[in-house]
Amino acid sequence: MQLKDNVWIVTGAASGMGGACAKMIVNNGGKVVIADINVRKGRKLAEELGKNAIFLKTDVTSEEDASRTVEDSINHFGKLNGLINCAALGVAEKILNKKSTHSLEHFSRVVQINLVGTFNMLKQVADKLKRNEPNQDEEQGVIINTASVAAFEGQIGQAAYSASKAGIAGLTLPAARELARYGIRVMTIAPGLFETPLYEALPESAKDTLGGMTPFPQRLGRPSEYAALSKQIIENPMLNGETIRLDGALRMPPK
Ligand SMILES: C[C@H](O)CC(=O)SCCNC(=O)CCNC(=O)[C@H](O)C(C)(C)COP(=O)(O)OP(=O)(O)OC[C@H]1O[C@@H](n2cnc3c(N)ncnc32)[C@H](O)[C@@H]1OP(=O)(O)O
Ligand SMILES: NC(=O)c1ccc[n+]([C@@H]2O[C@H](COP(=O)([O-])OP(=O)(O)OC[C@H]3O[C@@H](n4cnc5c(N)ncnc54)[C@H](O)[C@@H]3O)[C@@H](O)[C@H]2O)c1
Repeated sequence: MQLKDNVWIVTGAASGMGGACAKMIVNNGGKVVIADINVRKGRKLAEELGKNAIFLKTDVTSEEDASRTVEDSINHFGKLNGLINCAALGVAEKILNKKSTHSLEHFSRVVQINLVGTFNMLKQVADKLKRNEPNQDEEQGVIINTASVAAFEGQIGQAAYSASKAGIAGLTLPAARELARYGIRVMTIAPGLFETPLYEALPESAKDTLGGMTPFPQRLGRPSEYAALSKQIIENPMLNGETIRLDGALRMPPK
């Protein structure tokens, strides 16, 4: 599917990799809805990007917010062609601590935002994409989710985050299989370590050990590199139902 003149919702786009995707879409002639809970940063980016971008305050865990954002996106830009799910949150907490066990509230919150929020947006966007006219490749829409290498080799202290991201990887194939009849592709990107505010929020000890661990290139990934893969996924009709690692060959150790 082409980016030009098409409309995309990007969740978590007020920051990091979602923000880079919003820029990539506008730079390629597309239109973007920045869907995030961070009003200040979301509005600022939308202003920066001009008339082909709008900010809509959206909590991805809310069915009401997701539904309103999807409707408002179509009302504003006249159509919708896809979704990039980037909104997420991480916690670093062990299952067993000296005096307590992992907070169930923290575990549920991470799964709720990362996994349930991804599914909430996916189902509501897919419900609109299925009504689109197929393009010359028979496509009606593209959905990209974001997992993490932690879906496959989560470290100690990442039980909640890794479980949520593994859930996203697991969701990818059944969603792609079911939505195939509507010409909707579903793909997931599993990033390694990327230079964003989320990475900055990791515990210092984790940053110290992980910082130089990516074999090549030996640096943190750039959000623009995530956006470049999203562009390829959108434009290449054969990419479907797969989770692609984007990690410079990083394999995280247990701790
Ligand atoms: C964000 C993107 O998606 C990409 C990523 O995912 S980046 C990777 C991010 N990684 C993280 O965030 C790591 C999260 N975890 C942590 O930061 C820390 O584990 C934590 C803050 C939750 C806990 O740290 P801390 O309390 O210092 O525990 P830590 O020192 O690791 O270990 C404590 C105990 O576990 C034990 N332990 C550690 N590793 C162990 C192992 N492999 N086997 C058995 N025991 C182990 C230690 O012996 C120690 O025991 P003791 O305290 O009784 O002597
Ligand atoms: N940075 C990394 O190293 C790294 C590695 C692997 C995977 N990831 C994943 O990449 C994606 C983007 O991460 P990032 O590094 O750009 O993070 P980031 O913290 O820069 O951006 C995340 C955005 O999500 C928004 N958000 C949080 N909760 C929300 C909610 N309930 N509703 C709507 N928006 C919400 C935040 O306001 C923020 O703008 C995430 O899914 C993250 O788990 C990041």
